Amino acid sequence: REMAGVVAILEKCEAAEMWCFDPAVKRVDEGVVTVASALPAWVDEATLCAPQAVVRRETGIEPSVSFVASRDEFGATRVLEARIAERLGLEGHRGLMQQVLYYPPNASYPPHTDCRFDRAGAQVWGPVDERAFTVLVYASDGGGLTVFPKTGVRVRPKTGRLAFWANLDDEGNCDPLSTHAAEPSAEPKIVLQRWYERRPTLPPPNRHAKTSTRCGLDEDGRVESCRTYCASPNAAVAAEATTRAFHLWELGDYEGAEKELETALARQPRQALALVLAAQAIYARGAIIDLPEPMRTHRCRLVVRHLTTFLEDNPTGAVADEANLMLSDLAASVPTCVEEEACGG
Ligand SMILES: O=C(O)CCC(=O)C(=O)O
Ligand SMILES: [Fe+2]
Repeated sequence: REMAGVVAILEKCEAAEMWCFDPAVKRVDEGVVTVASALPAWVDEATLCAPQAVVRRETGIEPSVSFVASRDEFGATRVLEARIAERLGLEGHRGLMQQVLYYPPNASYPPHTDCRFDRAGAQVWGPVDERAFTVLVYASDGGGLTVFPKTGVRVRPKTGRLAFWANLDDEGNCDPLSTHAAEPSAEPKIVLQRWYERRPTLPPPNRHAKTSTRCGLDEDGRVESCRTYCASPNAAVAAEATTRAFHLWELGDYEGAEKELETALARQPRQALALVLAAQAIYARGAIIDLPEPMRTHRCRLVVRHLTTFLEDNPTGAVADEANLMLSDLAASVPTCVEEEACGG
């Protein structure tokens, strides 16, 4: 049965936490999730990111497409995230960006691992948590299989089918057994992909706002496969504004940073990074207590609103701890701020 793998793993680990995915399992487990009814909006936007004709012409290679979205950008990403958390115990705030992968006919992706520290140079930092787990949810009934050449596992795309696996071994090193590839096929394929870390994480601004295509070479130096990355116009505006906010912040211009973050939040109201930076930009000025009323209460409530929204989506981790500290500090120093918020005022 399709569900067997998931059930077995959840039984092994009642709390259904990340630890359930013991790398010793050395197996890809399959499950089924309902792909959110909101999915079309997400996929529609992804079609903005058409593979670039120039790549095809110059390399003869059909690029696959990765449309990259933050977890708070589309209703579908939130619904899917909740299903995955429920089923697999992978909490949403441990996940990196979500991707819609689209493979036109004949597109493929060569064997690789998803580990970051596989890359040259990254080893000096030792094992990291990044991309500890990979979750795929297929959104098409055809297309190339996801294959694991070192274990012989082959997963056939089927709408709603979910495949997940650990990328790290017991020591937290990249596990070569997790090597996988997307086979070419005459049929197109759509699959939703998300990487998860072992610890809560705050993904950086969406750097795929500018469309780009990357190609990999085979052993003979020939182009083997290409992938075009892109993101939505909203993500582009939000990412640019957040990046500008970072620079202004570094210059000590908190007011300027706050303005940029407002722009980002107007496009992506629940974007974790922008929320916490906006709260800090106001808080960092340290002037809330010294403000005259009603400004003091107004500014304080704005910080509280940003932080509580952030904490709803990101309840644990180092940044959540900081957010909670800020909240209790504000509660102590500006009682009108937090008390009335708590009463819904
Ligand atoms: O499309 C697939 O089946 C796998 C994609 C993949 O491994 C990746 O994008 O890292
Ligand atoms: Fe991969």
